[in-house]
Amino acid sequence: MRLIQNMCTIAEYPTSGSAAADCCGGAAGRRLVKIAVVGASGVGKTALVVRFLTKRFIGDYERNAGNLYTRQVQMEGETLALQVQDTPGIQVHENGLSCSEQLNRCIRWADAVVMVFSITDHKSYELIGQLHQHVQQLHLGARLPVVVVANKADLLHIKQVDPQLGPQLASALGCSFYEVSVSENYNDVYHAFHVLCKEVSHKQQPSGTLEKRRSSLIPRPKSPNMQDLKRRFKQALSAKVRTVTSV
Ligand SMILES: Nc1nc2c(ncn2[C@@H]2O[C@H](COP(=O)(O)OP(=O)(O)OP(=O)(O)O)[C@@H](O)[C@H]2O)c(=O)[nH]1
Repeated sequence: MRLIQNMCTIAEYPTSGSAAADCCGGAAGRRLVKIAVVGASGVGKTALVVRFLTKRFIGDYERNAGNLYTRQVQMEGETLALQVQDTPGIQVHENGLSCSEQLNRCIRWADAVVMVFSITDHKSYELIGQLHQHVQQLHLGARLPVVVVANKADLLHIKQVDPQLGPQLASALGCSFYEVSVSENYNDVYHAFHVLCKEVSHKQQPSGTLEKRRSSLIPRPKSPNMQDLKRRFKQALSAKVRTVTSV
């Protein structure tokens, strides 16, 4: 996947995907991949999205109200319109998740979700299981591609989450897992988005396209050679004539 620079626009919550795609200049008509980034407050969601889109780590942000970033990306020879929705941090209460209607709208809108926790915040890790269940419920059981990201890997000295817990949880949920340090490493961040984008892109391929590709690989039976057919017909005919005259 290759990010196409200078095509970024930021908008408030979208009402329609295509309208947002239009505003990134020439993206209309392209396939659209919509990714929502969710997780507890302060885990680094905004930092992660900004790092992915700009390769830069910016230390401090206003508390997030939910921005949508649109960008064109090159994926397997095709230019896709990628939309990444940053979301407000989820508050964890005693009796479970408390998701605002704004957040639920983002989750319903998305083709795929990045679930972020911080290795320095055990509660943010505990949230992931519930959040995953909530996301699948909002998508009425249709399996939505999800990647689990453990952030702040540079803060090992204050970690609260054992390193093996993240991969175990992700595998139990059937998701890919990435441990990243948004502040120190761009490549892992890029790979997490890349894997997700690819999964969505493959899921979106109309079955007809795959069928078409497959059928173009299967050799077609050759059409019968007319000259050959005529020759054989003549041979058969003359043999019959010979048999008749000899009787
Ligand atoms: N050390 C370190 N700090 C990070 C990292 N990623 C983010 N931070 C810091 O964590 C804090 C929270 O980052 P945000 O990106 O605002 O987190 P958020 O999840 O968007 O927070 P909300 O908007 O409240 O939901 C900021 O001070 C970031 O600089 C990281 O990988 N390492």
